[in-house]
Amino acid sequence: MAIEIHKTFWVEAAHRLPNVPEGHKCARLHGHSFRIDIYVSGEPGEHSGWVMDFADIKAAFEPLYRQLDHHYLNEIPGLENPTSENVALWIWERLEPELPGLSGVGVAETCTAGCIYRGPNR
Ligand SMILES: Nc1nc2c(c(=O)[nH]1)N=C([C@H](O)[C@H](O)COP(=O)(O)OP(=O)(O)OP(=O)(O)O)CN2
Ligand SMILES: [Zn+2]
Repeated sequence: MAIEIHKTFWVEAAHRLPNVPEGHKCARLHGHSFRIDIYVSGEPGEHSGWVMDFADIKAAFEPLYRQLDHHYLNEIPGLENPTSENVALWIWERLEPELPGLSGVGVAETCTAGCIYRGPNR
């Protein structure tokens, strides 16, 4: 019986979208409190009762958090076009080798807009 757990992080960052149509508001420099949700799926341990300690998710995400938080995302290699979708992909590709059971990366720019990436096989 697999259960999916998640841990939420808040990243304060600036970006602009270089490939939007002329006149699009997102071409201008602006910032968000990005909500990042990291999902891990697995069987709860018989003794522990948990899939994974939430602290282990935090530890795995920490190096990426440090690269993103209070940064201008467009300056980060691989994030020259920092849409929510590209931020989710960027996080997945770097986190997946470090976090067994990674099952999703959610990125929300606002309370009403975001995405979730479930990996290349889904
Ligand atoms: N598919 C995507 N669409 C948009 C992205 C994106 O990353 N992926 N990003 C943006 C902008 O960065 C923008 O800051 C957020 O968009 P939007 O939800 O339109 O912004 P508002 O909060 O102003 O939305 P309202 O609901 O109209 O107030 C744009 N699109
Ligand atoms: Zn934006």
